[in-house]
Amino acid sequence: MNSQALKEFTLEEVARHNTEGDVWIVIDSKVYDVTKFANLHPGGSNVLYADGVAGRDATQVFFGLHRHEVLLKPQYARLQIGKIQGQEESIKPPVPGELSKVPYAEPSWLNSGYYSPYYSDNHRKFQKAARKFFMEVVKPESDRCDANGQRISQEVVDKLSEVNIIAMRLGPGKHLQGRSLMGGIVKPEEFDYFHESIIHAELTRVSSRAVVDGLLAGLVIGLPPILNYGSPELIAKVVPDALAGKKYIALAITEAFAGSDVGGLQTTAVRDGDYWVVTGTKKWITNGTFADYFTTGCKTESGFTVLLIERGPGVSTKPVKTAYSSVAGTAYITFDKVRVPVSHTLGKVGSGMSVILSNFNHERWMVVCCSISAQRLVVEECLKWATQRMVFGKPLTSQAVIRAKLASMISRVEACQNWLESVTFQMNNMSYKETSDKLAGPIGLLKQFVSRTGRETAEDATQIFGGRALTTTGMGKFIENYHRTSGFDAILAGAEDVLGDLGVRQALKKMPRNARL
Ligand code: HEM
Repeated sequence: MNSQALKEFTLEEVARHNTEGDVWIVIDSKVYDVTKFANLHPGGSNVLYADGVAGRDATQVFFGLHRHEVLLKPQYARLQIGKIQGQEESIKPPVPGELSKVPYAEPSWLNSGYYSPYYSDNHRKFQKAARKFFMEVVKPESDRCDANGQRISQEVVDKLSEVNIIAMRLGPGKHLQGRSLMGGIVKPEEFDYFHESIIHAELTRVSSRAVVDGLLAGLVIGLPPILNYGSPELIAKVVPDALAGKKYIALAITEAFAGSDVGGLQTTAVRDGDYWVVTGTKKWITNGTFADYFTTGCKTESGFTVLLIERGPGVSTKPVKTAYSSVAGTAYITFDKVRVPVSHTLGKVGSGMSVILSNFNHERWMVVCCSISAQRLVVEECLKWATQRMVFGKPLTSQAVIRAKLASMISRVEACQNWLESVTFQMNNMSYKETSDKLAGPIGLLKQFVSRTGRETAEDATQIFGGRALTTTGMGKFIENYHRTSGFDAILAGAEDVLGDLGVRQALKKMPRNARL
C-alpha cells in the first residue's frame, strides 16, 4: 500500500472492529481488516477473534507465530487498510545489499569498528554488490525452485553470467581475463580467493543447500579439469559456452559401486580407433539431470582416465531422490557404449587420479565457505527467534540453557571463520602446486571440522526452535532445511572421516624422523 494513501486511525477506532463479521487488527502500527480473510487464515479464524487480538495491537503475538515475510506477500499486504495515527512501523524487511545488525550475523570483517588483516575496501564494495545481486536475483528463484524441485531458470543463469558469477565461482585465474566482474568492481588480475569466498557466502545466505548446488556447482567442479587438462580445441569448444551459462557440466566420478575408493570404479572406456567406447553407471551426480557434458572418471587398460562425455546417443540420466530438493539435479547416469572422441581425454591416459585430486582442494574449500555462511545464518535465525519468542511470559533468551546453546553455536562459527580466513590467505599466496602439497591436509581437516560443527549447530538450533524446526514452512523453515541438508556438507567432496584421516596422514608424512619426546 502506498504510504501517501494510508488512512489514519486511532487505537480506539480500531477497537470498535472486534467481532466476527467485522474484525481489524494492528501489527507494527499498520491496521489490517481481516474480516473476509479470517475464514482463509491458515491458523484458523477463531484465533483472530480472540481477546487481545480482535480490535487490538497484536504485534507481539503475530511475530511469535509468523515470519515477517508473510506480511510482505501481496495477497496479505493488501489486507492493510491504514495505519495508527502518530505511530510508525519499526520492523522493516532487509534492504538488498545491507548488512544485518544482529550480533554475529556477519563475519567480524564486515562489522563497523572491527579490523581485518585480510579484507580490503574492494572486498567490502564487492560484498555489498554481491549481497544486493543475490538478494534481488537469486532469492526469489531459490525459494521457488527449492519448493518445486525445478532447475534454476535460464533467465537467472543469464543474469549470473552477465556479471560473471559463473566464472568467479571457479576462483582466480586465466579464465577471468577480459571479463567484467560484478560490473567491473574488481579487476580480473586482482580477483582473489577472498572475493570468491564472498560469492559462496552470499549465495548461501539466500539459497537452500540444494539451490547452492543447483546453481551450477557441477560446472564449478567439472570445468577445471577441462581448463587445466583439455586440448586448446576442446577448451575453445566447451569453455566459452559453459562460462556464459549456455552449456552445463557435471563431474561424474562416484558410482553405486565405489565412492571415496576411486580405484573401485567400474565404468570402463575401451579404445576403438579414434574413439573411446564407454560403458557403465554413475550415481549422485550433481546437476547430472540437466548437464550437457560429463567430466567422467573411467577405467582404461592403462589405469584411471578422465574423459569429457557429451550428452548424446547412449547417455541417459534420471533423477535420484535425495534428502534435499531436486533443484540440484542429482542424477543416476547410464553410459551405454557411448562413443567419445579420443580428443576428449583430459590429461594423460592412466593419469586420471591426479586430474581428479588436483580439483579436490578447491571443491572442499568451497563447501567450507558455504557451510560457514549457512551456520552464521542459523545463528542469526536463532538469536532473532529466542529474542522474540515468549515463554512463561518471558523471552526464550531468559532461559540459561538457551543462552548456553547460543554460546556454543557462536563460538563454533567464529572458530570456523577464522580458520577459513587463515587457509584462504595461504591459498592467495601459494602457487597451485604449493597448495596441493601444503594445504590438502589442512583443507581436509578444516572441512571435517566445519561439517561437524554444522551438524552440532543444526541440532542446537532444532532444540531452540522446537516443533517449528520440524516443518518445511513457517518460522523454523530455515532450521528445518539446514537440519535436513547439513549432512550433505559432511559427504559431498569427500566424506568427513576420510578427510580427517587425510589430514593426519599428510601430517604424518611430514613428521621429522628424529622427532622424539
Ligand atoms: C494480517 C494478519 C495475518 C496474516 C496475513 C496471517 C497469515 C498467516 C499465514 C500465511 C499462516 C501460515 C503459516 C506461515 O506461513 O507462517 C498463518 C498461521 C497462523 N496464524 Fe496467522 N496471520 C495473521 C494474523 C494472525 C494473528 C493476529 C494471529 C493471532 C493469534 C494469528 C495466528 C496464527 C496461528 C496460530 C497460525 C498457525 C501457526 C503454526 O502453524 O505454527 N495470525 N497465519
